[in-house]
Amino acid sequence: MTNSKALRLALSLRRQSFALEVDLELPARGVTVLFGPSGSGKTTILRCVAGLERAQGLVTIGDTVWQDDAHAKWAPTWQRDLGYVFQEASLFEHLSVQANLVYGIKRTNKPGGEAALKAATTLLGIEHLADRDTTSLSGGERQRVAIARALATQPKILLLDEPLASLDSARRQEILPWLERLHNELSIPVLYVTHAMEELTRLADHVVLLDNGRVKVEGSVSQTLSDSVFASHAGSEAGAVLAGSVAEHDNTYHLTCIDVSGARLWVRQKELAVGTAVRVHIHASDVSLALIEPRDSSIQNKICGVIESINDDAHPASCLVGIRYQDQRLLARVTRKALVTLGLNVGTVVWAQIKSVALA
Ligand SMILES: Nc1ncnc2c1ncn2[C@@H]1O[C@H](COP(=O)(O)OP(=O)(O)OP(=O)(O)O)[C@@H](O)[C@H]1O
Repeated sequence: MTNSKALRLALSLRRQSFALEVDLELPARGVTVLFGPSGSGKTTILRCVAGLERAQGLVTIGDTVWQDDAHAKWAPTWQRDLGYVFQEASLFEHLSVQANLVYGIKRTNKPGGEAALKAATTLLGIEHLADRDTTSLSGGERQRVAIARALATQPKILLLDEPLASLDSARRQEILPWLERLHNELSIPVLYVTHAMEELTRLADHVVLLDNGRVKVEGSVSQTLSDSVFASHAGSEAGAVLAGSVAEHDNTYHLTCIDVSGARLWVRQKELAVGTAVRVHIHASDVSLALIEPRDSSIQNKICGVIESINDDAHPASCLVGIRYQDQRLLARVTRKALVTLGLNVGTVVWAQIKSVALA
């Protein structure tokens, strides 16, 4: 097994009206988002990894084997070195934040506990909450404490099951920047279950789309989002995630320029240093296509590329057009009528005009 594919999950499980059948090799680090409709098996996968549920198959992280039915190997949950955070943070209400955090490291009794605790509290930005009573925390703060407590135990994997689902939109916005740090700064894999596209575009390095217990699409976030099967699942939220870096700021117009493989996209000004790596999220519905470079348009962001795919959309009036330029891929939702009128086909060179670009 290569180091970049260190998490192996081959799981087969039958319930009365549900069957899970997955065989995945996932990256050794970074955030893998398990995405898919309700009942598709996301939580079941986490529970199988944690040993809370018994599927048939294999669960290994690097050289550590937690389950291998071919060799009659099964580690119970308490022997699995993992952090698990649920939708509702389960903190000890009678203990302070600090006591909750210390409880986690005492239980594992590993060397380096103090340093791991410090690193986890810094990563989640909760140093100032140490003396607080857990009952006085906001929902977002509780989740940050719960994640820090899990990380302080130095687990081999972090499992997050819809950690933001019980928070309102304002609290979600507050916690997302902290979670974004997980994908750069952790050296362990994170399995993250969510229904929310915003969490996927901001947090995922890798994506697994599940449907009815099976893997429909799997790959890096940019590959997955521009995949036609994923796009049809995402419906009105279909779009693409592109990797770029901050190129310059325009202080006169309060804009920031992002270089995306040579294309320059302007977004509302952000306080980010030139050179910072960022990702941009572009909804397919915000992209229109033209055969020649649009010059007299209020839409400033444009990219020239080649049509790589044309797929059906949920409604027969429109279709999803995949456009490749350099190593990046964009998705445009255009009407069938426009497709025919402009004579667009796979291989046609087009200008994509982008109405709105969001830093993901
Ligand atoms: N303890 C259980 N006993 C029987 N069936 C179960 C049990 N837990 C889950 N299921 C069923 O297994 C299937 C997969 O459930 P699971 O919770 O893994 O889905 P999910 O993708 O996480 O859904 P959601 O997004 O709604 O949380 C569903 O059909 C669910 O009803």
